[in-house]
Amino acid sequence: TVFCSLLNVTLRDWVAVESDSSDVLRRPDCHRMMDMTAEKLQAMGGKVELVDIGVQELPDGKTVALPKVVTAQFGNDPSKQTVCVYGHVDVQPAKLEDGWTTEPYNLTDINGNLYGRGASDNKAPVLAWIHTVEVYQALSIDLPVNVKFIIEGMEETGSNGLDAMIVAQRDTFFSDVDYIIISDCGWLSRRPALTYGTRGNCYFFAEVEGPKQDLHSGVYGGTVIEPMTDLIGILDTLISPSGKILIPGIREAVASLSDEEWKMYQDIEFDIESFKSKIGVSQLMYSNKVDLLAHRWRYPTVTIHGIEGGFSGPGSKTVIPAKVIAKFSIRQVPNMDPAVVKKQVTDYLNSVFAKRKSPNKLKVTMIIGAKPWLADTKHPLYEAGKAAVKRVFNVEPDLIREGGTIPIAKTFEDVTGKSIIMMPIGGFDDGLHSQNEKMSRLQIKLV
Ligand SMILES: CC(C)C[C@H](N)C(=O)NCC(=O)O
Repeated sequence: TVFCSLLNVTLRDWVAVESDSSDVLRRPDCHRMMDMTAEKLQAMGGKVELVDIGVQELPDGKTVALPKVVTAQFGNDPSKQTVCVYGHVDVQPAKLEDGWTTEPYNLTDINGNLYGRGASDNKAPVLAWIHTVEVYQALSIDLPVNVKFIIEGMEETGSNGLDAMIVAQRDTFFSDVDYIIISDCGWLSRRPALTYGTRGNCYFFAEVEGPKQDLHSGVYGGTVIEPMTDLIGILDTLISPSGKILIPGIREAVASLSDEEWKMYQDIEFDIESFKSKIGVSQLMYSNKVDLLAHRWRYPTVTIHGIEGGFSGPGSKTVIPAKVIAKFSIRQVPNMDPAVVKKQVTDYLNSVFAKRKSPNKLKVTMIIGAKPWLADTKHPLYEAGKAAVKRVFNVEPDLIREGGTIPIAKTFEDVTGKSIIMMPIGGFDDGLHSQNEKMSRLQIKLV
């Protein structure tokens, strides 16, 4: 009961903040979100710091302050283990007109589902951990471990500035941390899960610039080599219709699927028909479970997200856009390396573009270079995780990987030398980054 009432109040307040880290105009909301997080932890008696991590450089050369990182500590008993919980309170963009059935920033409870942007990714999971500490306090029970929090506000756009902060605090904040827990992911099905891998993400802008301004397509069409035509032409060379990445060197770097992995995937509960119906498609890239899971989790993929500068509003503007910028990303996996991917993609697009003999200018930039992360499921942390899931849900968890990216996971491990466990709290159908994102009360045992 304590948990339920606390969560309801604060999750609503948190979801009400449009802490969209991808939009610099929303940066004041991101700062407010970090302040609210710090205030919450301070009110609970934590030793809290708001750590300044500097500025973000924008494509036009201007800079904007990054949201501060919140660190907090509850207990410093040297005879206890210290667990550090990582999470984020920034979100992806959301607008009612994108097709939401409720206001994205007004938490709405419909049949036990709490709808709102960031409800699952990652505000409720962060609060679940905060409230765990709060429940111990409310019931005057000593925490069995020291608990630290590190909560950031730039995860959705690559955790800008956080790597340097972790390096700087390796011998201070992180010196007594034994384990790191992350709940920024979801179950695969209705069965609880533990996550042991995430894909990395290399996010690119490809800009093609031509005439000095937009032109009338009737007056100038047929005379000008159009930037949009060039851009679509080069984008079409990234991936084949059957999902084969065409950039030389990418597929060669991927670790091969072992027999043991194949067997693990085979044993995982995953219903292809309900997956298809959940996302509303009649056909998938692959028709068997192992191929689908493998391509969701441990093979790279290319996604084209959108084109800035092209006409995209309602109506029928007849324009030749002078400058267009494609946004695409490559989810990468062991043993790919973002620095190598950057070179492979840039060289490839430049060579494809050169063959077009276009007078337009192409500029390729990689704005996120987040590494993949993979844990050893034989580590005692995973034994503890399995026991915890068994105790709460009375079933063995699935051991799964995540196709999405938690940019900081690999850095945590490399810099601090500590092990990580990912314990998903979100459900399989929470709609992260999509319309009608939700967190189910059932998922957090609030029924
Ligand atoms: C399911 C992901 C790991 C959740 C995470 N918060 C996220 O969305 N990261 C950014 C991404 O694009 O994967």
